[in-house]
Amino acid sequence: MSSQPPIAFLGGGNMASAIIAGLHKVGYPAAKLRVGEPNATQREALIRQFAIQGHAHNPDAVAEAAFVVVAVKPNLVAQVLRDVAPQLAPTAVVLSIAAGVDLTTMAAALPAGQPIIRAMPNTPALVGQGMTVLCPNGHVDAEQLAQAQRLLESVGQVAVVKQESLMDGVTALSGSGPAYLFLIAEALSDGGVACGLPRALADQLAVQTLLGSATLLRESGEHPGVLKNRVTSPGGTTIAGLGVLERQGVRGALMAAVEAAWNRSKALGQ
Ligand SMILES: NC(=O)C1=CN([C@@H]2O[C@H](COP(=O)(O)OP(=O)(O)OC[C@H]3O[C@@H](n4cnc5c(N)ncnc54)[C@H](OP(=O)(O)O)[C@@H]3O)[C@@H](O)[C@H]2O)C=CC1
Ligand SMILES: O=C(O)[C@@H]1CCC=N1
Repeated sequence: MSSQPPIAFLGGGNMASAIIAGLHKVGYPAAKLRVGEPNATQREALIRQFAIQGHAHNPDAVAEAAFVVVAVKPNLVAQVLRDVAPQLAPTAVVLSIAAGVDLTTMAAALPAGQPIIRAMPNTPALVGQGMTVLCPNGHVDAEQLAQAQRLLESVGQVAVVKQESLMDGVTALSGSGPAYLFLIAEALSDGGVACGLPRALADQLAVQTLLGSATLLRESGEHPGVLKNRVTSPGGTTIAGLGVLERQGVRGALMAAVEAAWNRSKALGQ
């Protein structure tokens, strides 16, 4: 990364820890990372693991930050922003990862003209395979947006959207998506165990099959249906399994899961 702006994380839970770990892995200087986290156990764990600075009070964490990553639960965002507002530099970019909390709500808690980005990352950032979508407000300049992109590209892929209403769908698909896929991995492994495979082997087969299939899908650029057809021999094993998945409505269930998460994201913003 060409420039390494100081970043303050407000909230050091699951998602913030995944991004901090991802940044740590790519050599982001610890001296440029701070966290505001009232939970002493969580704060001390981050300080110990990544040698970053930790603060019990959020205002102490943001003083010199160029980026302030807001990673608390959605219902706490407005209060946390009001608490840190007096300490924020006018050019500091507030980048919130909270599901459902919109740019207007955040702007109301901050000084007029503050650059704000609503972002939605996901936990594979921990291993450099995250997917983050950014939606900036009108006060984020081109260089600040490019800097935010570079920052999050160091832990995965980044897309930018201008239409904020898309962020609820993003949250439902890529934000929550890892949980759907972990559930599928767990279920595939259970299926293998039901067929008599030892658990460790079943786990290995499930993970590598998901990873290999995702890699093939991305690298081939082919439609998933085409790749599915290549696995499916006439009268063979795969069509027997696919028939069950279709009869049980797995395709519809996955679509309904994304729609339920979409509705929940919209509700969290109200
Ligand atoms: N987990 C995920 O995969 C993703 C989460 N997000 C978003 O990230 C945000 C955090 O989620 P997640 O990491 O899962 O949640 P966590 O509960 O793991 O993390 C939130 C952390 O914030 C701490 N906290 C509570 N109050 C404050 C405060 N006033 N100031 C600073 N920190 C505080 C919590 O401490 P304590 O536990 O003591 O309350 C906790 O450690 C949410 O808004 C969520 O929508 C977005 C994308 C993906
Ligand atoms: O479950 C949630 O609300 C958060 C947002 C996306 C992933 N986790």
